[in-house]
Amino acid sequence: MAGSGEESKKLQLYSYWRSSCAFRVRIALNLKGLEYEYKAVNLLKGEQRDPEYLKLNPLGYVPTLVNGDAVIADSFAIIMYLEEKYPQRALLPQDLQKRAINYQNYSFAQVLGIGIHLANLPCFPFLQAANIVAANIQPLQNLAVLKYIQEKVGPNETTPWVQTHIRKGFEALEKLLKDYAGKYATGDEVYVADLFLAPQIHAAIKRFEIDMNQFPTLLRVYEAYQELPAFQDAVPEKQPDATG
Ligand SMILES: N[C@@H](CCC(=O)N[C@@H](CS)C(=O)NCC(=O)O)C(=O)O
Repeated sequence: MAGSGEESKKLQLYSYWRSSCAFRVRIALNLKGLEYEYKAVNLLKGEQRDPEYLKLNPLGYVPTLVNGDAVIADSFAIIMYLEEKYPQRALLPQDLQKRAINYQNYSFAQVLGIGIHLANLPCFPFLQAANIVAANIQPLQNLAVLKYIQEKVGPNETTPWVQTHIRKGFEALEKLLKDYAGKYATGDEVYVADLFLAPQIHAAIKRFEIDMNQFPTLLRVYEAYQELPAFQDAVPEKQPDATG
């Protein structure tokens, strides 16, 4: 029966310690105070392509959230699911008009299949910032993409490739957020944009050697995340499957 036992079972998060997409969801779970069982999927060993795992996540990616009979296989969808189901510690602004503008921006970009053109849209940044990370930076640094570049272009080409796309995305984010940022990306409250920015900046610094001094707004909000336990408990290095 759909939904049976959902409330009595612990949430399960299929995750990989270094996955920035899973990192977003770990922050959301921590902010909302939700306990979960950590199910490690080793991306380097190809466990994301295991037939049993593909039944949960047909694209073979992490994260996947399982809540009883509910299976959600995309970080953004998971965060929106958590937001609806567990409204405590809201991740979107309460003002419905602001939310509507957020969704308008997000769906417009999705329909066109492109990143959002900053100049053409109402400049409301919550989902716009999340979408720049989710659509225009992270997919270009995915393991499958890097493996392809390594094999087809050359073994030393992956880092410059990732750096180029992180810098391009961060330049857009810097312009977008400089007028909105407060202590955090879109003001003095943590919202969904922060859940996407923190893992991407973390990866930029720790893995891809990006000099964040070029991006003062992003650097400032990243420093503010260092004080938040929900963010710090979610960092890759603290996960049970972390290796290095
Ligand atoms: N849109 C998906 C993207 C998921 C994704 O790209 N996950 C990466 C880790 S951050 C992955 O599992 N990569 C495995 C691979 O490339 O084989 C989401 O936001 O959850």
